[in-house]
Amino acid sequence: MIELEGLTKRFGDKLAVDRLTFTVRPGVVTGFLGPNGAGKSTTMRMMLDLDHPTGGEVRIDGRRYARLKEPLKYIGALLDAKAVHGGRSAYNHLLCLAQSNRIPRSRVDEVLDVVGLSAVARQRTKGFSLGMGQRLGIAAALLGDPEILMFDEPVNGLDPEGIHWIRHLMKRLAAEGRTVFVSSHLMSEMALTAGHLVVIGQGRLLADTSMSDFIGQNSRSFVRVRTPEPERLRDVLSAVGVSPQVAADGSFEVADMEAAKLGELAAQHHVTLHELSPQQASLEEAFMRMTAESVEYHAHSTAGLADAPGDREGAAAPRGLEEGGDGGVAGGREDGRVGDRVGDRVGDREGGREGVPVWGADWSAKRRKGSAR
Ligand SMILES: Nc1ncnc2c1ncn2[C@@H]1O[C@H](COP(=O)(O)OP(=O)(O)OP(=O)(O)O)[C@@H](O)[C@H]1O
Repeated sequence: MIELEGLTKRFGDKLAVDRLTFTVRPGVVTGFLGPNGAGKSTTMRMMLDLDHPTGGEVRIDGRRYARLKEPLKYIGALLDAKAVHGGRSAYNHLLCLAQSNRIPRSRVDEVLDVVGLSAVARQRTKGFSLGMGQRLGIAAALLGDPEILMFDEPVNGLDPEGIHWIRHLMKRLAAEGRTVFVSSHLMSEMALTAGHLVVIGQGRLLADTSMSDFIGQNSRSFVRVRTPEPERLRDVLSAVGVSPQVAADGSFEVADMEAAKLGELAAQHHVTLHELSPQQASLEEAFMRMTAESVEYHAHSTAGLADAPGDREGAAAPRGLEEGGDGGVAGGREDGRVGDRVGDRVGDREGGREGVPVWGADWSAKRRKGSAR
């Protein structure tokens, strides 16, 4: 179980995480949703003691992360699949983590097998594809057979087979009674995987609900009607107490009547229809409505590409444009704690330039120097 209480993180003027209080429970995949820049990664980093909270606290099975003696046995995480020492083989990467957490060597082979990397285990990770890197990161997370697993955007950049595999893995881990916490900015993805949802926007909690409640409350169904005689159709509908909403393209959205009944009514009054189609508002739309006010980067037009978010002063480069990324595969630190202090983003040291992509090349150079192995 992961418990957050009033968790807060400020980077200079930027309030990235704002008094978050919620509990992630075992036995179910909990989706952690929010638009870009909502504070998901920062929250996860604080859960793993990679960023220090400005206020509040996180407890992993009742204890602070820093107090866990062999952390990989309690919590495994995939934060950034690129945060692996490229000169090491997949096997050696996992072996280092295993040794620092007193995990038997045999477990390395087991997890390599689970993630399907046994055949390439002796290859240097430098040549790994994104998908292979994700699998290696997941292997590291599974190494200590932890009860709690955390994945930050695990399907990013994966091919359909990889996405399918990760979805099933997460569900299986939850079915085994583990706590599985997974972030995404795609509601459609979470709808397929998660049983519970935590939604944040601009660092604040917007929803903490079961997926079925979210679907029940947000999947609006209606009938789309297109007619060359909108005034007449409106009169016909209002005579039976129905008032349609007018969509941006001029079509009507009728929520209180079935399509067949609506068609019959129009026919009775000789109103021509060009479209009559039942619609189901997508969960993605519901999520976008919920977070609309807290979206940090709005696309205004495609004309001004030079004004893309990354060009704004002080704005973080959107995911994918960042050079480094923001964390570490489970146990990027030699002691098996997730990530690496050296790799913390510059801005984490208060007063650093906000949103600067930070460690990338610098980090790997330091790691190379530091590792004589
Ligand atoms: N090290 C840092 N220094 C300064 N600002 C930061 C730092 N890390 C995050 N931020 C800012 O905090 C906010 C939350 O960022 P965070 O990466 O946690 O969001 P996110 O929900 O994970 O976004 P995404 O889906 O784009 O990964 C953003 O405005 C970001 O610019």
